[in-house]
Amino acid sequence: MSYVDEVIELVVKKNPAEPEFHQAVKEVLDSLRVVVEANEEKFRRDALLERLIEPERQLKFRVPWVDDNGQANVNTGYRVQFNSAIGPYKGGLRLHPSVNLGIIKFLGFEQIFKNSLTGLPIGGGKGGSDFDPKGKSDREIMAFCQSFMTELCKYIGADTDVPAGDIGTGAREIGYLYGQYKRIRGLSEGVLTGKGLSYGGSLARTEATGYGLLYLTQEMLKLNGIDLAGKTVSVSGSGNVAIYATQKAHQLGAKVVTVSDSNGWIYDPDGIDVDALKEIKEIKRARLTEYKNYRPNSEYHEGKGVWSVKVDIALPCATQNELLLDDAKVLVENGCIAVAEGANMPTTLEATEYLQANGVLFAPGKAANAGGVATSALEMSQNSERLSWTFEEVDTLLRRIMVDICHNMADAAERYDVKGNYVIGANIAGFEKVVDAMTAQGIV
Ligand SMILES: NC(=O)C1=CN([C@@H]2O[C@H](COP(=O)(O)OP(=O)(O)OC[C@H]3O[C@@H](n4cnc5c(N)ncnc54)[C@H](O)[C@@H]3O)[C@@H](O)[C@H]2O)C=CC1
Ligand SMILES: O=C(O)CCC(=O)C(=O)O
Repeated sequence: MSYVDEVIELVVKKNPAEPEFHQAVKEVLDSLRVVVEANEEKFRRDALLERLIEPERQLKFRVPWVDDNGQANVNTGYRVQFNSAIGPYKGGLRLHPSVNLGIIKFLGFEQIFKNSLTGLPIGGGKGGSDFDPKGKSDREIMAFCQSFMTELCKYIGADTDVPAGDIGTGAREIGYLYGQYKRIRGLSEGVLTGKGLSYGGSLARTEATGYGLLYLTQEMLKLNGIDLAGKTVSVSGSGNVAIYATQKAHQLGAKVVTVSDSNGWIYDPDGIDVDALKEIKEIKRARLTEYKNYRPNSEYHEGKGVWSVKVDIALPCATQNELLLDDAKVLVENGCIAVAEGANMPTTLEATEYLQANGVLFAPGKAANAGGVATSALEMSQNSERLSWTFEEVDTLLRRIMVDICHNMADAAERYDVKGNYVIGANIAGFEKVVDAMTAQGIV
């Protein structure tokens, strides 16, 4: 059996009941076969892949909090500090009822290679809780965040582990988490990113993941002689990534005609109204059913369906495994030319393979959505030098980073004779730097 297959088998055996983690490891290791085979003896002796798939540390803790009725509740908190070869652990905190250890591990594993691809000195980590922020009052959110940070603050710091937002964790949650960290540890430092602008946040971090997704998509199309302007786009999700992806797509001359949430989806033939979307989602924290009040010409549909709309480009920006094989078939049938992942692992392995086999340009999340974490690293730099950069300075750097990522993944694919396969290219480009750093630092 090959070394890669042995390690894939080991992951399943050692981590039963963690299907998302198995999926992420399989996708990465499968695509690294050619690199691993070329270095098999050394990698085996150093147990390189075994060390790569084993988190350096994983924390699981109780998060008790009291709701507005005086009832005590208990959630589970997680932080997986996966790999610090390149720099301090870096990655978001997900608050969603579906969160479990396997999901946090898949996200943390992906984060290692994504962070490597940014070219910035950040290692991989991820955390979160099965707490559901939906329908909670501000006071309940604060109570949860303070309790979560009371435990987490023992293990993080500006030079060790720097969490940020993810699904369910936005500016409000980061504020409460930061306040509690400072209260307990007495440190005003860049221990979290995605902070408010009044206390050390970076301009353009809010927009960064969505904007970065479009910068990379535009460059990928350009490499293939295609112009983004004039294209029709479907976006899934309606949170942070989806909103700013839609905004940037419009600024670059494309037209986004769909968004969705966990209950349903919108089709707006005139193009999604970003101001309306922001008001519904960021201010009112309401459901997408409200959108029709702003845009009478739009349609609201219950359930899933964004991938059934005929578009040139699809941008999944909601959650993992939301674009399945059947969706891929419909996209291909409708003439879709590109898919770029704003979310983490939104496309299943079979769907990815089908899209690629049918000539659809495919940018994997670890490259396409790396603009968020890259800008977080820029926030860390600003915090360290106690300065704030302008929006234009940060946005210019973000754009350059995304263009570089695009070229690096394309070049790596070409070097290994799989031109145009950006999944393999991104994994190899991310992996090479991690291997180099791990090897230089000995067996640790
Ligand atoms: N916020 C960031 O900077 C980054 C986020 N990501 C990824 O992007 C994706 C979206 O994250 P955000 O926009 O930050 O979160 P968010 O909480 O702002 O929005 C999440 C969106 O996805 C939808 N959603 C969540 N779970 C769902 C489910 N089970 N079924 C259908 N829809 C669901 C929600 O309705 C919402 O529209 C996630 O995969 C996240 O890991 C990736 C890189 C950075
Ligand atoms: O900005 C960060 O550190 C978090 C970004 C993140 O969680 C992600 O890239 O999935």
